[in-house]
Amino acid sequence: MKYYSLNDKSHRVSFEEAVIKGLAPGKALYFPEELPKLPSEFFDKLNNLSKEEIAFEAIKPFIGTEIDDDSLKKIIQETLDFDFPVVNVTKNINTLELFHGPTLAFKDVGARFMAGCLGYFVKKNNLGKITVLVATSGDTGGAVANGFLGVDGIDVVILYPKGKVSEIQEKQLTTLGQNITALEVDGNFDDCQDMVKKAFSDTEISEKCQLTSANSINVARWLPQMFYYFLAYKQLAGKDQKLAFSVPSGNFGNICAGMLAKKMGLPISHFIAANNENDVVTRYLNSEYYEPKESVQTISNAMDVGNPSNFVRILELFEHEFSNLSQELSSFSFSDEETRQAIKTVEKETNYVMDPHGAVGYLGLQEYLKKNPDVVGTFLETAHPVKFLETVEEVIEKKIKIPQKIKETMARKKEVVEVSNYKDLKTFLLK
Ligand SMILES: Cc1ncc(COP(=O)(O)O)c(C=O)c1O
Ligand SMILES: N[C@@H](CCOP(=O)(O)O)C(=O)O
Repeated sequence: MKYYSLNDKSHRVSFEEAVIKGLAPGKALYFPEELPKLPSEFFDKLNNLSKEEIAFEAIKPFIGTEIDDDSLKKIIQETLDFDFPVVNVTKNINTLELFHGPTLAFKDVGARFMAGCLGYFVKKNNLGKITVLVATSGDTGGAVANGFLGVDGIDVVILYPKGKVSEIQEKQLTTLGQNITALEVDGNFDDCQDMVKKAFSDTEISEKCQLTSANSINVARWLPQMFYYFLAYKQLAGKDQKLAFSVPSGNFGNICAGMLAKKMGLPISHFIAANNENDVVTRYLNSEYYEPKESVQTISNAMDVGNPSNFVRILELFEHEFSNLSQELSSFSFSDEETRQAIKTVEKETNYVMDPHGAVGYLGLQEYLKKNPDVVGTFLETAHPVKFLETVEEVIEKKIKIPQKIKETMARKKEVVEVSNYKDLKTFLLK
């Protein structure tokens, strides 16, 4: 499979090149040149396939022979060695829990898969030292740090917005040492992401080091995020119902992977992009006018993104046809107050504790189901509530049990390099 640049369709690269480069020239994203259709036999036998077999069938067309089957199976096995349960919350609302991995957020899937692929290419082709640059609004940083820790030939540099991530998220990305360095940026997530993209087109930097990205702009981070939509479908199928997924969205890599799974044949009737007050996509679907805005700080901080990188991939999936896209995607935006109220009510009525991101997903689904009561809805619980301890405990007025691994992370010492602007980042990378 080749990947083309969304800025220039004639610029085409292999999977390996797309992974190693991260971004196409001119800060553009790579996109697969074909959207493979999975055969109907695959869906017929889905119930009898393991999660690793399902993931292998789904990702194989995107990789072709660039990674041999045994190595790809091993990468998948290491990526998916935790559970992805669908849990019933209320009568027609389920949640897909994506927080059973090592850093308690859905990012573990993409981060581990990408670390496996990059590690494979570095070793196979003697690529020399690679520097992985990543911007985070909260969870990507911790997952990438964990996924790449100790991987030979790879250094990781994480940019995060100072004072705008939760305490646990910060400890997860600033305390591991070894090949992981955290840069604390005086700015917001969009500033961090802009600096990362700028570094890619800086020839002084590219002459000195091989850079790639571990944000979902990198195809090896983005594509595996489709795995758990198949795994959820396996658990929900057979009920002969229309299925909708509500995805709490920030940089739009997660929902875009689900929409790709649908294009490959996964029978999902509708997607809901649930936003906090950073509502560029909600506004777009209401007005057909795409207008990024400076991000605002919310209690679902990992979704505080003003200019989501992956939305352009969603537009490409629909060949930029607004009317087709708006039939398959709805979007709603919610305030912190509404989010708090949802966490409180659901806990009171069902004992289920949602994190602020999952709660935005729950609200989006609830809104959609008002006009579509015949649909079975699932919202993605994208992080464990313990990652937002202060907010959640204050809202439910109860203590949450802290897992032992989080206690150990909290006890570690934060180590960061402070960065105020792009010049500081450049100096750091050239050092
Ligand atoms: C807990 C959580 N929920 C939702 C999101 C938004 O996901 P995406 O950026 O793929 O839209 C993030 C960050 O990516 C996150 O960490
Ligand atoms: N919400 C993310 C922002 C970056 O998203 P990514 O999927 O493009 O890495 C975070 O938690 O950092």
